[in-house]
Amino acid sequence: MSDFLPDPILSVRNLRLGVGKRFPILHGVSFDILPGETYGLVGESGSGKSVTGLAVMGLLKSPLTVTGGTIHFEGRDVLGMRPRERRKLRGDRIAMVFQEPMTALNPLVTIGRQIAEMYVIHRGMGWPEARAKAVEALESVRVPAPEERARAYPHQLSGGMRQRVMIAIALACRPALLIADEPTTALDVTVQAGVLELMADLCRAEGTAVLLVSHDLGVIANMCQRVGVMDRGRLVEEQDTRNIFTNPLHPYTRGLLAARPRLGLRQPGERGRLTELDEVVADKDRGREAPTLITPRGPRTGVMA
Ligand SMILES: Nc1ncnc2c1ncn2[C@@H]1O[C@H](COP(=O)(O)OP(=O)(O)OP(=O)(O)O)[C@@H](O)[C@H]1O
Repeated sequence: MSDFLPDPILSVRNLRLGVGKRFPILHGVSFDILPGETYGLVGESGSGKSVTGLAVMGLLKSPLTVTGGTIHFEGRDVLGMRPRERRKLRGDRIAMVFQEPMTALNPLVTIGRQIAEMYVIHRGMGWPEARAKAVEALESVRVPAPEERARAYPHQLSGGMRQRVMIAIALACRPALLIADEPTTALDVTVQAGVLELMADLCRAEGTAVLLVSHDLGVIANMCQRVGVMDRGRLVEEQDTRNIFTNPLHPYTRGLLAARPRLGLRQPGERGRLTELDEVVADKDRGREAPTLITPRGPRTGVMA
């Protein structure tokens, strides 16, 4: 990294995942996230965004495993850690918000208790103090009537409120890195912006870095300083977010931008339809053969310097 930049908080190098070596899924992905930075991973469904986040979190599901590469978090080799150490890191220094809060929340436990658990497990607080902190945490994610809501079960809240609860749980221990995997995709469009804005405000206030996984370029544009574009298990381009819209370098990125639904472009009476990605980016241009990352300084093959 340059002398003028702080050390990255997360450094992923040549990460390979697969079902054994014979069925590769990630083909050597490398990127850094700086402290306090929001970094977006964007790409089509199945390109490998979620599994990248899960690998950092140590939550890959069998039969998928890491087959090569390294992940360093705050300078420590995460893949070399013992399971106990890794669990300690999770929820404390690295936290995650998933797409569908109902799958992450326990339906049988009140939300106040689920938040309080974080303070008990990671901060060693007693339950009365942890419960009071849980109400404060609900207040911080702008859940109305937090005392009352703390006694509610997940199914008694709306989707937007549940995602706010997930954000409260994730940020309870003031992690240095939040991994947010399509955090608003399952929500009504009307509440998506509010939840994203809340997440961004809280992370900015605490200096929390964010790895934001999204297929939505609009979300990435609003939230991220830098973006990595993934295609079929490879990071094919990395740029400052503002440049990716004005000067996309990789044909796949140009295809993603061209395939975006845009309002108001169709003339009255014109039949028109949305462009599909495969129509605008040829197979040979998708970097299937060459694992080349394009950056504003030119292409780099294999491990990033
Ligand atoms: N546990 C698993 N075992 C085997 N293959 C898996 C497993 N989890 C994910 N995959 C495969 O890994 C590839 C990447 O999946 P991933 O979920 O990361 O894609 P994505 O870019 O996040 O897309 P989406 O937005 O649809 O989730 C896909 O081909 C998927 O089928």
